[in-house]
Amino acid sequence: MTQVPSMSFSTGTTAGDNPGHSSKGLSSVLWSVETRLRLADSLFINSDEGICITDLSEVIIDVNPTLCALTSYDRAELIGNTPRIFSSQLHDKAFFSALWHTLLTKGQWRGEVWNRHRDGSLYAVRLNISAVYDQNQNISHFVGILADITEQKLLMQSLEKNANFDPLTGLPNRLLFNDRLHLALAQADRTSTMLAVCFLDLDGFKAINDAHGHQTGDLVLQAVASRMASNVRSGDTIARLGGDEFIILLWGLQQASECRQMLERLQQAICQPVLLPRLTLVPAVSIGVAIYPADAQTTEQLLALADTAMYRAKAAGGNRIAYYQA
Ligand SMILES: Nc1nc2c(ncn2[C@@H]2O[C@H](COP(=O)(O)OP(=O)(O)OP(=O)(O)O)[C@@H](O)[C@H]2O)c(=O)[nH]1
Repeated sequence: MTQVPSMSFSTGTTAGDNPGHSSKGLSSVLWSVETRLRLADSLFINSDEGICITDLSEVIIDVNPTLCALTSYDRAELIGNTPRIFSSQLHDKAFFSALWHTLLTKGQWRGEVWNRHRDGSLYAVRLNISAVYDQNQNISHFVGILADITEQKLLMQSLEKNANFDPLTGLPNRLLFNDRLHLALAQADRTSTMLAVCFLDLDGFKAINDAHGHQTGDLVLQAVASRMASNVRSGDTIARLGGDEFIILLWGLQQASECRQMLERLQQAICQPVLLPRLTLVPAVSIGVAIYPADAQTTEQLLALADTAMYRAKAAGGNRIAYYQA
């Protein structure tokens, strides 16, 4: 497009040579075609958005300077290549099949795509691809317009993470846990399986803070969180509710007794000594368990019953597992 010759629509004749047109009329037609080409050229060169033009077989025939800056490739490298050079491999076949289906049937596709720079780093673009048609209404070219939205995407991701995850341990927070619990109940109904909601509260944690400081308390919380994460199955959810309170959701149980072994192993793992610089601390944890659907029918009831069971474990001396009993 940068090579669009601004006078290419001129016939080589002068306005006065053509008896069919008044001199003023033809020159205004030529002027308007020329002006439009100049404007298009200026838009292409100066656009804040990257522009990539390919032929029908997706071979790149031109790109604007913004596209080169955005993708980190030179114009000469891109011409003759295909947009696959930008691929991040993060989108699957189904994504591209849907893209092509829309583009070929509707003549346009808009969406967000993660691409990769030459150095392998990722960037996100809002991409608008349009098909260009020839006089016979056959597609002759595709024009892709790319706007860099990496900063917005990263900001959104960080906001989502802050809204759903506990910053100290990296575990899901109460909000995300509640979402997962609702999903888990529906899944349990569909698959006729059970699930266990397990409330965990460290014993004597305040004393750790008081004796060794808040920072040491934080290290213990992080160690406990990491032990929990490595001692449940990959699909199970662990969340930190706040302070020294955690909750675990064990899905897909065929029998209520299935979670006993898992929880005993988990409790043993949590209660291993935490080795800190010049200090070793041994955590203790009380765990209360409620089973769906045997003990309760709603998420609120399940959480309340698991909490009740946990207080029973504390009342019985702590560092133990209590199952809700009606
Ligand atoms: N280090 C640290 N401490 C926290 C954090 N959030 C809350 N706490 C402290 O955690 C403690 C929790 O209180 P409790 O549950 O009563 O402590 P506890 O000694 O374990 O009490 P029991 O559960 O009855 O054994 C309080 O002292 C809070 O100030 C945190 O993010 N980091």
